[in-house]
Amino acid sequence: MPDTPPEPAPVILGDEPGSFPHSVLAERHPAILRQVGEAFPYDPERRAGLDALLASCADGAIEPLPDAADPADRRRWAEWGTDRYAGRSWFDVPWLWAESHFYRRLLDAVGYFGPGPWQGVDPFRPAKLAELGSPETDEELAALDDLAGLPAEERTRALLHGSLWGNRADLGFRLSGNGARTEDRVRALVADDSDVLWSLLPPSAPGTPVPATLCLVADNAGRELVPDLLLVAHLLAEGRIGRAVLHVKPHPYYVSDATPADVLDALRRLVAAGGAAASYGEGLWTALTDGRVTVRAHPFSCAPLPYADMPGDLRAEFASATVTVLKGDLNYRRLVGDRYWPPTTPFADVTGYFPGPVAALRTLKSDVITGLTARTEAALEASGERRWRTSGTHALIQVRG
Ligand SMILES: O=P(O)(O)OC[C@H]1O[C@](O)(CO)[C@@H](O)[C@@H]1O
Repeated sequence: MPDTPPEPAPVILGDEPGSFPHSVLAERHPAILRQVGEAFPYDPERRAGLDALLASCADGAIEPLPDAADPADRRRWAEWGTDRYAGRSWFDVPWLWAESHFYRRLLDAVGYFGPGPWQGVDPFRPAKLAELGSPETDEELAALDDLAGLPAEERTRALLHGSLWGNRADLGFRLSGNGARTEDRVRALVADDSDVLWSLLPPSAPGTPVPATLCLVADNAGRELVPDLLLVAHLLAEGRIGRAVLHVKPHPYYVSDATPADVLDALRRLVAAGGAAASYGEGLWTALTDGRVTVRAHPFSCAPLPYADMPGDLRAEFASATVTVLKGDLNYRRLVGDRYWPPTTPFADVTGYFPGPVAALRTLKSDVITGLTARTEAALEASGERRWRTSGTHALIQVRG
């Protein structure tokens, strides 16, 4: 019988050598800094900033934001924890906090917050654009033409799975024809509450008003954001939603997280693609111009904190949605709390604080997991696949209605 422990589970730190969180801080962050250093011809001042952050990652301590930072941002970060964590090692504070702070410091290092010539230059943009322009994206968009002949429900399901697996930069549109790939994916779902999701968003009869509003909290740009946009366009066209609010990050974050500029790049990519992709893109373009779709970039979207700590205005927004769908691993960590939960901890319990119906679409890329049945947990543990929690080969659709 699944049960929620009386005390919250331990918060994940990055202090254990050999653990996944430790490797992210000790290996992935330095690799990201090197990659960013090669992305643009940064001047000596920016290079010195990147080098200093690289040294700090190895054995430095957390610092408050620099004096030159925007005062509102300094205040925000002080409230979010720099006051508490300054002087501590990156490895000894909550992992979620350390990662998030790393991206904020990286943007300082490259002059993103200016003033100066590097102000507003997304250090990850070259990689994002390369992915958007890749032959894989072409293929995935062309595959949309095959969806047109499917019954509406199958199309809806295919687009939901496209958005879900897009979290692995791996769209899943070819649902009907290519049975093997699809079956693998369905088997790889460790939880599937999609029926509950669809019960919250039934299709409306043509010509009738559609009251439902979807909040979609996006994750990555490029090959994840494209299928997210397709899903929104489809739900609007099917009369399952009348409005959508797309939440993205106010600035570059976790390498490929989507910002407002990335939404425009993805939309232009759709419109230019021709075929069914262009029809979806044009539908979305119209919905943006007439206000049925809006884009939000709330500062809390880049906060180093769980959603349980969200501010009142964001809480009110989510409360007014018919359902809020959170994409990806990081949003999942923030939704349920970045903790070592027993895997059978009910999803409804850990999301009970959320101000309305909430859904998570996520491929598994970190140790956090809730809402499994004891049977599923046992099967995963017995599978011999040691990295089922972190390898992105498994996925979930969890919903609290
Ligand atoms: O793009 P996603 O699905 O949010 O995944 C980002 C993920 O990156 C990591 O932080 C590692 O850097 C994951 O553990 C994390 O949650």
